Amino acid sequence: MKAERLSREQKGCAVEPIRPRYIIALDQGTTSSRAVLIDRGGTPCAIAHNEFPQIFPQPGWVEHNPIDILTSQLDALTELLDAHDVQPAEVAAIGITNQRETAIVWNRKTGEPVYNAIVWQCRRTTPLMEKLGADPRISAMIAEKTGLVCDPYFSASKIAWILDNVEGARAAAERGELAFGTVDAWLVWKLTQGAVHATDPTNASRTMLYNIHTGAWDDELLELFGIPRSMMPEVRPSASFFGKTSSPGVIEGIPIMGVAGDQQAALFGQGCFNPGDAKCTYGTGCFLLMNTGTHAQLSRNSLITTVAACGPGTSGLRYALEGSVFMGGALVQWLRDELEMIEGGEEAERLAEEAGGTGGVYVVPAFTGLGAPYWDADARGAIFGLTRGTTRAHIVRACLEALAYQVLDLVRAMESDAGMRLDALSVDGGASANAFLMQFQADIMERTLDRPTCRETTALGAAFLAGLACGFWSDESELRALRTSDDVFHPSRDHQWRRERIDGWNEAVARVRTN
Ligand SMILES: Nc1ncnc2c1ncn2[C@@H]1O[C@H](COP(=O)(O)OP(=O)(O)O)[C@@H](O)[C@H]1O
Ligand SMILES: O=P(O)(O)OC[C@H](O)CO
Repeated sequence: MKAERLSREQKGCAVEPIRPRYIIALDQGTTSSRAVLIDRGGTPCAIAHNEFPQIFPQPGWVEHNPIDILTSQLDALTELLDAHDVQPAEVAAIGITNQRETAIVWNRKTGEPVYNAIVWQCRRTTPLMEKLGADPRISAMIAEKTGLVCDPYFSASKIAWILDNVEGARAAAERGELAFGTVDAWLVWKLTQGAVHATDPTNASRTMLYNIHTGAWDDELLELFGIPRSMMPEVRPSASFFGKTSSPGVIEGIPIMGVAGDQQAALFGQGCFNPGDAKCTYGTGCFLLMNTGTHAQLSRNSLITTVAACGPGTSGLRYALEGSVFMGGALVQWLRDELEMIEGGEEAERLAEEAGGTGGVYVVPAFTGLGAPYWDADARGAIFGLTRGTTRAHIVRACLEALAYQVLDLVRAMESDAGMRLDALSVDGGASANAFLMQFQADIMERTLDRPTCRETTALGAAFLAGLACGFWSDESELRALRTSDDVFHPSRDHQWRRERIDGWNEAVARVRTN
């Protein structure tokens, strides 16, 4: 027995270096920060997560405190390592993935943010973006260079707002004292103690300041928004070395080898490596992305062209078409927290099944305007078709159906742009757990949905990028083999069933639109 307790060294054996067993993914989302431990089999062995406060200073405004973002993320990392007794030598690398577009401006010397993070959902810069959008020359130039539409969703107008509204910010920026970053760059900066100011092309492509064809910050766009070039981070490939952790109180010396915006990370984590592969994430919002390979396909249907993540050593950029729905799972949270109609998603699923239908009710969740393909920032939400017989269950079901109708609109726009039919759609995100929603989605779209066993696809994508960059995994075919399906939802309704429901939805959307 005693001998068993001797170390290999004591027994006279050569000491073998500990072989790294894990990649850690830091998944900094809109409502929570997660740290996920992922093994060679692509299995998330352990997860720690922390929610952090949402700040709503005025109707339509959304902010986060950048220090809350940081501490919730670092605490999750520490909790993960402590709870599972992971040694630094067992971790090959860290991959970071993040809520995108959210803009943070900080002082380079002190590392202090000059203002709260202005979150992607925030609509405060609607007037500026409407003004730019009304000029056809400017909106065409923006679309051509960035693949984006004139909307307050993207970072540029948020940075401009900070420079124009925080006392002394513009002068400090012009003196080169301020740095801008999306959340990935903020975390990299903090994790490396201010040694590295860098982002990746997937995040850069969400700022409206990055030319997605040349792969560089664009002077004409920087000038249009009045943003000094000195504020901008260096852009490094998504699967490459970003720096080593050296932040006090955090595991030291781990290389950060992967960075990608959360939706592009999920596309990668779903194994959508080839043109035509598509996924939809049902989180706070819903995000549909289709890989278009080396082709930066511009949309005729108001979708976005975005940079997709790719493995190390890929020459040139890879692209995706994207459509986003602002109110996805957030609609279920609204039912729970504001209307107090349900306890949570599971009850929503049960009620929707029990209701058997919506009794003619449609919910259009344009709480912060309508995203793709409508881009109507002024539209507001509505419930139609109420009668004396309408029940709580009808309204709950209509909310879940609204998620599916919004994704249907995106799929149609995407298929029209791509000139092809999506045979199957990979799904993930919190609300993909809802079997009613998934089946209704398959029925209304008449497409098969494939839900993977590992639903932490965002974290998995960041881990895959970091793992490929450091040689933990060898190539994409090895990663593809790690994916297994948990459930497949096949369409089971006829044309008439779909037509009636889609007509009702189209009519309801038409009634809230202002553009
Ligand atoms: N069973 C369910 N049915 C419907 N919605 C759900 C269910 N479970 C979770 N959700 C929704 O999923 C969202 C959380 O998903 P998640 O992928 O963690 O989001 P995010 O990364 O945007 O924070 C919440 O908005 C929640 O309301
Ligand atoms: O934090 P999520 O998962 O809701 O994703 C937010 C998106 O990146 C916004 O574009």
